[in-house]
Amino acid sequence: MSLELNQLTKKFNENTAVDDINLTVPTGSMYGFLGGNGAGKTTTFRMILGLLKQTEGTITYNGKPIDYSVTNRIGYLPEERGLHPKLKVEEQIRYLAQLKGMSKKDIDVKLDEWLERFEVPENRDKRIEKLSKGNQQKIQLIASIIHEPDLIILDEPFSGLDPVNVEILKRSVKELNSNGATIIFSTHRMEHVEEMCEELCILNHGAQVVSGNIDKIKSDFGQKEIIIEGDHDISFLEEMPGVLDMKQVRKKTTLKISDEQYADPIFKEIIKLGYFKRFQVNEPSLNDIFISKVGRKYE
Ligand SMILES: Nc1ncnc2c1ncn2[C@@H]1O[C@H](COP(=O)(O)OP(=O)(O)OP(=O)(O)O)[C@@H](O)[C@H]1O
Repeated sequence: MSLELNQLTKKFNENTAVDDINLTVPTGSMYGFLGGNGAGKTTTFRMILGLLKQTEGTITYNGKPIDYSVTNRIGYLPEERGLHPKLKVEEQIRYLAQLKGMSKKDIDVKLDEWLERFEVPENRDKRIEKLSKGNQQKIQLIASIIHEPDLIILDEPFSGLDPVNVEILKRSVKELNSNGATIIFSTHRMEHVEEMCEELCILNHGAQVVSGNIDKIKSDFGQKEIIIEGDHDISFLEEMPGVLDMKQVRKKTTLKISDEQYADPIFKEIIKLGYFKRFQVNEPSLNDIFISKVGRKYE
């Protein structure tokens, strides 16, 4: 059970916005699309949603082409926010929820629940244009998910929000996921993906840099980081096999090694010197992986 993109490509004249993407979004997962401006995230989402026709490739959901007539199974938060400024919050959500086939009774219950959860019940009778940008975003998110879809696609759900509201939205998105929805969201920020997702795809100029299960990507990558804390002089470690980089700040040393097998000989060397407070092997960061694949820092 999954959403699969195979050889998905979109060209706008000579500009290849999405370049041969191949990935699997497992049903029930939280999947992050990471990439800078113009990386191809929105274009990919629009193709998944049937709003744009791909130039090449296929998209299947649980083995079949997506049936867009069953729109109530999909929820979408578009990047360009599309609320009607003159409508009141309640009217706007009701209108969109009805389009998704919800009954009046269901809307009554869910509307109260979501306005409470997003801490905006006092905005119910306000016109959309009177709300702050962050609160408009919450209203649009409610409108995208109030019908409890199986597949939820959120284009930059956390952008433009203050840290408190980012946390409120993250909590709700995690809850929707733990209640069974498959969630795909895009972001520029690595830490959102590291914190929220089991799976990710990093896009760079339309091409997929890496995709799949984050823990597996990190363990397959090979490189590890070692943190050592103690009073002894260990600057000789820089010359040890497998050491790619070494940084020392006061009593803390951070080593980058090309493979975990190099950790053991390093450990054996330093314990000859005596007591150390810390010897810790960490997985690489997504940023380390990005640098190694693209040749520059992720920004
Ligand atoms: N309708 C369109 N016509 C022509 N070019 C387009 C169109 N939509 C997107 N593009 C181009 O496709 C590329 C990918 O854009 P896209 O909006 O998918 O990126 P994105 O990753 O969502 O970026 P952002 O984070 O800035 O929203 C860009 O070069 C963009 O200019």
